[in-house]
Amino acid sequence: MDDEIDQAAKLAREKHPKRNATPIQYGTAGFRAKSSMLDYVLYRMGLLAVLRSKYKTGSTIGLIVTASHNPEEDNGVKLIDPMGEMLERSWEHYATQLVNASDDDLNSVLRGIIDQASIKTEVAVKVVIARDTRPSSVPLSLAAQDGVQVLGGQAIDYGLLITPQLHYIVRCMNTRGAYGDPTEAGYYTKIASAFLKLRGGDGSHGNYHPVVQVDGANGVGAPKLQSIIPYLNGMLGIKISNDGSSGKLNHNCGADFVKVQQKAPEGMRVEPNQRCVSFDGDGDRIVFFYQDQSGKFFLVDGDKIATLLAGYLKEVVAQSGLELKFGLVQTAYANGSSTDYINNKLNVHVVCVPTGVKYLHHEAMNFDIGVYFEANGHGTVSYFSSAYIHPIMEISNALCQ
Ligand SMILES: CC(=O)N[C@H]1[C@@H](OP(=O)(O)O)O[C@H](CO)[C@@H](O)[C@@H]1O
Repeated sequence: MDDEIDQAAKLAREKHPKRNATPIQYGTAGFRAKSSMLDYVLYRMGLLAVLRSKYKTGSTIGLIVTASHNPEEDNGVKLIDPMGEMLERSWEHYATQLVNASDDDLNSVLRGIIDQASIKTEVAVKVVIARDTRPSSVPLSLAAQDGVQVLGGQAIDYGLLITPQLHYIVRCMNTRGAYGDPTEAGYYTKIASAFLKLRGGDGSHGNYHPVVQVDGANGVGAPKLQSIIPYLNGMLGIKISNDGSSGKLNHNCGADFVKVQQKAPEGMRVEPNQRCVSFDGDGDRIVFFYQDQSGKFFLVDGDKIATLLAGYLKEVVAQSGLELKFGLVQTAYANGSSTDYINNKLNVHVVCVPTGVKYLHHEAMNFDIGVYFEANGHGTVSYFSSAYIHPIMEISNALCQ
C-alpha cells in the first residue's frame, strides 16, 4: 500500500490542498463548515473510510455528504459504521487528526493511523457514498470518491439519499441482504410493508383519516417521500410542500424552524386540525404539528413522540408477558415535564445522555427495547435482539385492530 499512500499525498497537494489553517473537529454529527472550506476534508474522509473498511476486515463503510439542518451554504460529512451506526467514537480522533494534518504531513499521518490501529492493508474495500440536495454536495462527494479510489477502494455513488437511507444500505450490505435489499427500492419496500401491516386491512381503522401534509424543508426528504408513495397502496394520502422546486433549503421551513419558532413553516397552507409533518434538510428529523380552528399552533416534538411511543410499547410489553428491559433515553434538552410524566406516570425508566444521536443510540442498546428521542425530532425505537420481535408484533397487530 506504500505506493497508494504516496499517491494519496500527491493528489492531496495537487487537487485537494488544505485551505484552512484553523483546526476543526469531528463532532456529534461529523465535520460541518462553510462548504467552500470542505473539499480537502471530504477527500480525507474518503481516505479514512478506506482505512476504516480495511480495519473492519472489508466491511462496507458509508459516507454521507450533508449539513442536515444547517443553512444551504454549509456542508458536512459523516462516516457510517458497518451495522449502520455512527462512526465508533475511538475513530473520531483519527478523523480529526487526518483532517488537521498539513499536506506535507498527510503521508506520515496515514501511515501512523495504519500502525496505531494495526490495519491489514491488503483487505479489499467498498465505500458507499450519498449526498443531500445542496449544490456543493456534488463536487464534495466527488472529492470523497477521489479519496476512496486513490487508496484502491471501490467507491459506489448512490447519489441523492436521505441520511437514514444510507445507514440502511450500509447495514444491508454488511448483513448480505438479511436486513433488506441494499437499494432505495429495498428501503421503500421495508418501510412501506411495515406501515401497511400496522394499518391493517383496508386502512379504515376507526375515525382515522390517513392524510398528512409534509414540509420537506426544501431538501432531499421531499423527492424521497414522493418516491415511497407508490409503495403505500393508497393507504396514506401525502401532500408535500417545500419540495425544493422553488424555496431555499431549511430557510424558514423544516423541523428546526418549526420547533424553534413554534409555528408552521412558510410555503405551507395549513387547514385547521390537519395533520402536518416537518423534516429537516437530510430527512433524519421529524416533528408533527397542527393548528386548531382558532389558528392556535400545537407541536408534537421529539419529547411528545417519545412519550407516545413509550406509553404504547409499555402496554404491548406488559401484554406480551415477556420479561424485557424497557426504557427511554433523552438529552438534557428534553422538556422536564415529559421526563416526569414518563418516569412517574408511565413508570418507564428514563436515562439522560449528552446531545448527539450516537450517545442516545448507544444508551438505548442497553435496553431490550429502547425508545430514544431528542426534543428536536431525531430518534427511533431500538431492539437489542430480534428474538422477541415476533410476540411483540403479534400483540401490536392485535391492538391495531
Ligand atoms: C446525527 C446527530 O447526532 N445530529 C446532531 C445534530 O443534528 P443535525 O440534524 O444532524 O444537524 O446537531 C443537533 C444539535 O444541534 C443534535 O441534537 C443532533 O443529535
